[in-house]
Amino acid sequence: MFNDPQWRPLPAAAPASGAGLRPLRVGMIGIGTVGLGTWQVLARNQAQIAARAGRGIEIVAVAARDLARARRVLGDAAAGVELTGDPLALATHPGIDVLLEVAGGTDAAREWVAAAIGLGKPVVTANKALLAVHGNTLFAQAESRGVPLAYEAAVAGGIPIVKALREGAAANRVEWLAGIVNGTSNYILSRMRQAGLAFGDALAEAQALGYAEADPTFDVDGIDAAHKTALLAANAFGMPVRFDRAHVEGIRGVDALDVAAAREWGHAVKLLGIARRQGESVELRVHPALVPATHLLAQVEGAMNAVMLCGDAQGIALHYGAGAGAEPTASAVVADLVDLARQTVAQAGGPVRCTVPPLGVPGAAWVDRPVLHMDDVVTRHYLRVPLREGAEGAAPAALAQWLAQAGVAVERLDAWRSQSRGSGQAQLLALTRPARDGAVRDVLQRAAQADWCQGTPAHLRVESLE
Ligand SMILES: NC(=O)C1=CN([C@@H]2O[C@H](COP(=O)(O)OP(=O)(O)OC[C@H]3O[C@@H](n4cnc5c(N)ncnc54)[C@H](O)[C@@H]3O)[C@@H](O)[C@H]2O)C=CC1
Ligand SMILES: N[C@@H](CC=O)C(=O)O
Repeated sequence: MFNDPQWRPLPAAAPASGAGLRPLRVGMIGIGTVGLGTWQVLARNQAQIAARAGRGIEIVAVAARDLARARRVLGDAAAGVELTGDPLALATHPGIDVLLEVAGGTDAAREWVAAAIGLGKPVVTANKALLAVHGNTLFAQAESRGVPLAYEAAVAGGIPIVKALREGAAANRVEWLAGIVNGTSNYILSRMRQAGLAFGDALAEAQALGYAEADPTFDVDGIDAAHKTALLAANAFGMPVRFDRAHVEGIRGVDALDVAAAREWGHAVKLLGIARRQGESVELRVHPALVPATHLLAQVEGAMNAVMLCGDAQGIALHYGAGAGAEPTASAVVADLVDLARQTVAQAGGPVRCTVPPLGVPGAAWVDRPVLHMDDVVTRHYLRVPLREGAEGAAPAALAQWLAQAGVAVERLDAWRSQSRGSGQAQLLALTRPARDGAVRDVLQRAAQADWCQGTPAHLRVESLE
C-alpha cells in the first residue's frame, strides 16, 4: 500500500534525449470529474503524450476520500496505483515527482501544495479558488524555490488562456480583457433563454454534466468567475491576484423578462468577468451584462467559454472553447504535465526549475495596482423596476426625473407587462447612456423605496466590448 517502505524515489539517471527516462510519476489528490478525466486522457493518449513529452507520464498514486469508490472507478488499473486517504502524505511522498491537485477547496489544498513546493516538487492544479485566495503566497513560495506551479486548467477549462496571456501576449500592454469564464452560469442562461427552463432545472443539468463546483453557489453567485478573472488580471497587468478587491455579482437576480427585454433590444445577457486598465488603476468586476447580439461573446452558448483580450500590439484576440467538464479540463491539466515532463527531459531528469514566473512577471516586479471601486466604474445600464398595480402612469416620470437629477441620461424608458409572472405585473425598463455605477445604484435604491415600486429592482450593465 501507500506507506510501503519499498516505494522509494527512483534514480534520475537520464539520457538528455529523454529516451530511456523512466515515466514522470504523478501523485493525484482527488478523483472526481477532473481527476477521472485526467486519468482517462493520459490512458487513451499515452503513446502520443509520451512522444510529445519525451517520456511517459503516469499517475502512480491517488489520494481519495472514498477509497472503495476510487478502486471502482479506476477498475483493473487500480492494481498498479497506490491509494491513500491521506493527501498530505501523498503530497510529500518521495515516490512522486509531481503533485497534481484536483480535489478543490482552499485551506487544506494550500497545505498540500505548500508542502510539495517546500520539498521542491512541481505542482499542477485546476483549483482557481485556491489560487484566488492563497495564490500570491504560493506563487511567491514557488518562485523563491524555483519550483513550477502550473494552473492552466484553473481558468476556462480547455482553453489555453494562461499560456496565451502569459506567453503569447507577452509583447503587449494589455488594455482590457473580458470573458465568459463560468461554464455553469453560461449554461444556465443559455438553457433559460433557448428552452425556457427554470433556473433550478438548468442548474441541475449543469451539475449532472460535471460543470458545477462542489458548492454551486460559487458558479451562480459569480465567485468562480471572479476567481478566474482575478487570475487573468494578474497575468494581464503584472499585479498580484486581487480576488479580494473584485466586484462580484452573480446571475440569481436575472429574470426571464430581463433576458426577453435584452433580446428585444438587440442584446444577450451574459455573466462577464472584466478587467480593464484605468490609468494606474484597474477595473476588476464580474456581473451579468447585456452584450450586443452581434458581438462574438453573445454567440458563446452552453458551457462554452470565451476570453477576449485587447493588447496594444496584437489588437483584439478571441479565445474560445469548452470551459468546463472532465476532458476539456483534463486537456489543460495534461498539457501542464507535458510541459513539466519536457523540462525534466531538457534537464536530463534533474530537478525541474521554474522557467516562467507563475504570473508572467517575477514577484519582485508585481505592481499592486489599485482596483477601482465599482461606484466609479462607468458603463451603460439596464434597469428594471417592478411596479405596483396602477403605477404605470406616475412611475416613468418619477424615475426619469431622479435619473436626470443624478446626471444619468436615459436612452429609452418603456413600461412592460411581464407574462412570465402569473400576475402579469407591470415593469419599468430603462437603458441609460454611460454613467457612474454609484449614481445609478443610488437612484435604484431610491426607486426601491418608492410607493410605486413593488418588488426588487434589477440592474445589469450594458457592455459594448470594443
Ligand atoms: N469540473 C470542472 O469542469 C472543473 C473543475 N475545476 C476544478 O478542479 C477541481 C476538481 O473539480 P471536480 O473534479 O469538478 O470536483 P469533484 O467534486 O468532482 O471531485 C473532487 C474530488 O476530490 C475529492 N476530495 C476532496 N477533498 C479531498 C481530500 N481531502 N482528500 C481526498 N480527496 C478529496 C472528492 O471526494 C472528489 O472525489 C476543483 O478545484 C475545481 O474548481 C477546474 C476546471 C473545470
Ligand atoms: N464550475 C466551473 C468549472 C470550471 O472551471 C464552471 O462552471 O465553469
